[in-house]
Amino acid sequence: MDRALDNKALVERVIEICTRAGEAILDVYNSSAELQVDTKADDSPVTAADLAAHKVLAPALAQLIDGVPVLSEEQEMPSFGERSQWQRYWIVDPLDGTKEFIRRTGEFTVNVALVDKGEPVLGVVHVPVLDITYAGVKGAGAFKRSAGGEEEIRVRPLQPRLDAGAAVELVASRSHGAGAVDQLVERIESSLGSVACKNMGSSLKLCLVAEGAADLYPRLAPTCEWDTAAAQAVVEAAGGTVVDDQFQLLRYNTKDSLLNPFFYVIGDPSFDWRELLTK
Ligand SMILES: Nc1ncnc2c1ncn2[C@@H]1O[C@H](COP(=O)(O)O)[C@@H](OP(=O)(O)O)[C@H]1O
Ligand SMILES: [Mg+2]
Repeated sequence: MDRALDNKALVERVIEICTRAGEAILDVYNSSAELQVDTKADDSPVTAADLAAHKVLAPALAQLIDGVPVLSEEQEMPSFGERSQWQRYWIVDPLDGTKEFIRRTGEFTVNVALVDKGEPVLGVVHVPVLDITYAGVKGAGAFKRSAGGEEEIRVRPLQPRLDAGAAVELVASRSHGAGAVDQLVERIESSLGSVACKNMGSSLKLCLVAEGAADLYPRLAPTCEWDTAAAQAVVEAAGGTVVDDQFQLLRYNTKDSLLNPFFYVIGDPSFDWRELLTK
């Protein structure tokens, strides 16, 4: 692959690869055969669709930029000793929202990020059922593409909405961390006013913040680095931020464990969330 491939060309190649992975997922989703669900060592579900998407993504990404390796949820994990030598790598969740895939809600995504020195600098999140793709590149903005066309996306300011009496709009998981989110909702309600909370599966939640359709995604339950990197790149390119409960930016490949800390996806970084979120 051409070393001089610019970001625009690179993001198009990644979108094309994610779209093919999405087609492999839809082949399983739309098949009349009964879906077999296996359980992985960490107790999470895996299906033929996760593996089919991985088989499209891993070899294609490995060829995109010379010397840039691939870390996918559906592969044997390299040791931290090996990973810590990587300056840049592709991090991949072939099917995020496997539980939603099994429940047939459509809320599942293909996720690919390029991480450079711990920072997700390019991200693509593809939603196969809707045929929608979100993409973001550090310093170059973010966009959403669908059959209807392409639009630049941007996070939205919060204070004018509060001044107009609008509810603070949260997105949260369907399956994880509900109790802690309920407590946070109570705190926000007593300090900022009404809150509307929408539950959804997968990295789509980060994308809703990126496109200015939600103000905050609190993730007060475990995730792995492949669940967040691509959508974090989209959020950051759209002007938002993703921080842990100490208000430090979420970073990648810094430790042996691939588990993320609990985190918050914030649409308006100029709004002072710190006191409410670090209580
Ligand atoms: N105990 C746990 N440890 C690590 N990650 C977990 C986890 N429980 C759930 N997750 C992650 O949360 C993701 C689902 O999030 P959500 O509830 O927002 O849809 C899962 O993605 P996968 O579907 O790719 O396995 C999984 O990676
Ligand atoms: Mg996942």
